[in-house]
Amino acid sequence: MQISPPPGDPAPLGATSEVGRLSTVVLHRPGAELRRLTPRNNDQLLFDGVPWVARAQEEHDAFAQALRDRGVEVLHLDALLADVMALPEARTSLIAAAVDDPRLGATLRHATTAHLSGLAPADLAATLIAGLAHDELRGGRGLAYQVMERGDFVVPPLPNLLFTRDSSVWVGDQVAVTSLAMPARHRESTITAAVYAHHPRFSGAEQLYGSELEHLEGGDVLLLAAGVVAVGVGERTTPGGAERLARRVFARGLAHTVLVVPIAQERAMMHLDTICTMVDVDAVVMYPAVADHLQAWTVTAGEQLPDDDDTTELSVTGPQPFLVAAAAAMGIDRLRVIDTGLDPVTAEREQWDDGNNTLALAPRLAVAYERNTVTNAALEAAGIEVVPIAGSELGSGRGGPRCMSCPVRREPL
Ligand SMILES: NC(=[NH2+])NCCC[C@H](N)C(=O)O
Repeated sequence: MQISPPPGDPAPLGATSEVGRLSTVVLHRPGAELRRLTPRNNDQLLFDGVPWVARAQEEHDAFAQALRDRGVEVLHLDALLADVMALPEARTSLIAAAVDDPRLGATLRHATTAHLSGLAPADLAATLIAGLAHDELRGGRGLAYQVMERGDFVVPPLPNLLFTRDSSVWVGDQVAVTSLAMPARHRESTITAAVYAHHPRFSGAEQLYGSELEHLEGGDVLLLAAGVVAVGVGERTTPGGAERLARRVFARGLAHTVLVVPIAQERAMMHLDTICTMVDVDAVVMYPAVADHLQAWTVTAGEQLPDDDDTTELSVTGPQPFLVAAAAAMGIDRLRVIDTGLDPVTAEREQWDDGNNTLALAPRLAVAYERNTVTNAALEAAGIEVVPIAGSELGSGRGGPRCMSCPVRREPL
């Protein structure tokens, strides 16, 4: 076991805010899966370029170290996965997910299953993440295998596993394994599901959602305050996903209000956390071009039928301006807004480079990409201490410090 449970009686897992002191986080250090990116496949694999992998790893190591320096325990997803790949049940389900692809056909599916089943736990974990190229499958057979291009993948790689925010999200003491919208990311949540179900670090954690349900991605989920959850709906999370999550958090007593926030269906704003993240109990950094138009539907619980998560009546009001709805739900006078950039062009550039995508380590202490100098200066001027990290290569997948982290334990405020 690479990652053992902490000794004694540790603080419970979970998070009720975006800004409570961060104590444990799951990251994924990018590896061989990033070396799979080429100019021919990068669009489909959701990267805007072909990263320099060694530099991306250096940047990621510095990110992890910056967190550790501030007392955060960093867990690595590949190590958690390698641990659970020693367990027959977890192996079987992830191998099945890896070959559940109509491109393969029965013969190649069999050969691939046999190959994966023969791998030692750490090798299987590595292969599930990096994928399996045509020429790496010795003993490949079948029509599909013969016709397949040499550069193609029998099992496609998962370069976006780097963005651990999206494949699971904790709401209170329960974890939602999400349902990722883009085909290139679908398999990621089979990995998080196996880790949460089988790893002793998470034993007893109740699962709130599932990869088979309506699309929902963690980057769209913001814990505005204890009991108040904002869910962006757009390119990734669907209104149906927000509805299902709302019913479940109400039924389980994890929240009293869910704000459903429509966002533009475009790459620059794929998740709510690309335009808005929290940096204090009552402050957000936000893209000014949308700050005033963003609307929210306020969803609260109506009658709940006993023993069923999915039948709670929902009461829906709105829409009204997001900032107004958020302050009302949070029980504060006003949500303070710090702008990305100063002028519209700088704002657009810094939004694109994840200037909005900060990771709070505590109230008024946030990790941000160093390149977004204007936004970071605005944060400092507003009393937010910025922990700057390099992200020239990491950012080529369009994700910042928040996207690259899944908080599993934050202290309550
Ligand atoms: N929470 C986030 N904003 N995640 C960013 C994910 C970026 C990734 N390349 C994708 O397109 O899915």
